[in-house]
Order: sequence, then structure tokens, then C-alpha cells
Amino acid sequence: MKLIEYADRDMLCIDLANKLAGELTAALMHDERVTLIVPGGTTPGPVFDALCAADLEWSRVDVILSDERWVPEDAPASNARLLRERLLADRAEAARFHPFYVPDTTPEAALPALEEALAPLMPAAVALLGMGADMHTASLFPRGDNLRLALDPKAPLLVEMRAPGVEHTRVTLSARALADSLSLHMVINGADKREALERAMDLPPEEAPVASVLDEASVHWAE
Ligand SMILES: O=C1O[C@H](COP(=O)(O)O)[C@@H](O)[C@H](O)[C@H]1O
Repeated sequence: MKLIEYADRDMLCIDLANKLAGELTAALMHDERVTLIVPGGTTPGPVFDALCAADLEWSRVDVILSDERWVPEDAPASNARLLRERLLADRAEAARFHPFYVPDTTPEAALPALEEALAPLMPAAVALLGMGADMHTASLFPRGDNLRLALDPKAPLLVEMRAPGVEHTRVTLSARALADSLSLHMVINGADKREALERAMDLPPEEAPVASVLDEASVHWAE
């Protein structure tokens, strides 16, 4: 793991957005289309605000979420909603977004078709992940009902997940789908997450699921 510390959150957002844009541009020199994985939650919004203005061929970029809450896109908890508002704007409006949530069905029923649609988009050229203070990343939650499957090296790309105290059923990319990304970044803010990150480094992924992707990750942190 590589830890990059910033003087403040604004600097983190600008620098990280530039890095992601540079990596996407480089990947587009080799491949006709490239995939970008992005997180939901409260942290990445300001990174998206900077990234969406990047001057690159967004029409050749496929965007997928690291995980989604099984709620309609107009629900405040929807990660797709965050993306549409903060990332798929400005120049990045031209990107192709592949949402996970399918109205009027269950994750269980939707997963086979989602998995089939996702397979040609993987591995991602660039992945940005978040992390919770409970050491989850994507929706790989400690004590998640499908955590064992999601951590398996032979896991499907997408796994349904429920966990104690976690609102909404989730669908999440599995650890191997995330870790296979050609470049993997993580964005975290605050002392509590820094402390959680340090704890996770000494724990197995079954207790600290974020540990399953840390070897490959550049972690961007600001107070
Ligand atoms: O539930 C989620 O949490 C993590 C971390 O979110 P944050 O609000 O603490 O930044 C996020 O990375 C994930 O995509 C999201 O669904």
C-alpha cells in the first residue's frame, strides 16, 4: 500500500482528480474503451466535481460503481444518484454509466444479467474506492452475510450483501473484481478513518474487508 497525505481536502481532490484523469487518458491510448470504477458514499463528491471537468475522451469511458444500495435512483441513499449529480456532469456527461439497480426486482433476480453485462467491462483500467470507519470498502462489510463469497478469489464479479446495522441490501463488486483493476486508488478523510486504515493493515479481510485490496492501493488521505 502507498499512503499519500495531503495538507487539506481541497488539495487532495485536485491532485487525485488529475491523477485519475491522467491514468484514464493513458489507458485510452491503448484501448478503444476503458472502465472506471467509482465509490458512492459521502467522501468522493468533491473529487467527482473536479474529475468531471477533465479534458479526456469521456465518450470512450464506461463508469461503474464499486457498490450500490438496492434503492431507486431518486432515493437519497442511491449511489447512482450521487454519480449522476456529481460525476456524470460537465465533460464527463459523455461517459457511459452502467447502473446496478433494476426497478421492481430483487438483487437475486437481477444479478445474473448484471454479471453478464459487466464481464466485458472488466478489469477496470482505473478504480477509486472509499472506506468506512468500520473498515468496509465498496459493500464488503465486516459480518456481511456474503462476505466469505465476496472475498473468495473465485467470486463472481457481483455479490449481494446484507450486514447487521447496515441500511439497505447492497450489491457490491467482489474483492477480486476490485483488486484486478489495473490501477487502484482509495480516498479517505479524517482521523477516524486513518486510524481504521492502520488497524486494518494488521487484520485479516474477514475482520477488516478493506484489507483485501490494500496491497494494490494508493490511499489518498487528508485530515
Ligand atoms: O456505504 C458505502 O460506504 C463507503 C464509504 O462511504 P463514506 O460515506 O464513508 O465515504 C463507500 O465507499 C461505498 O461506496 C458506499 O456504498
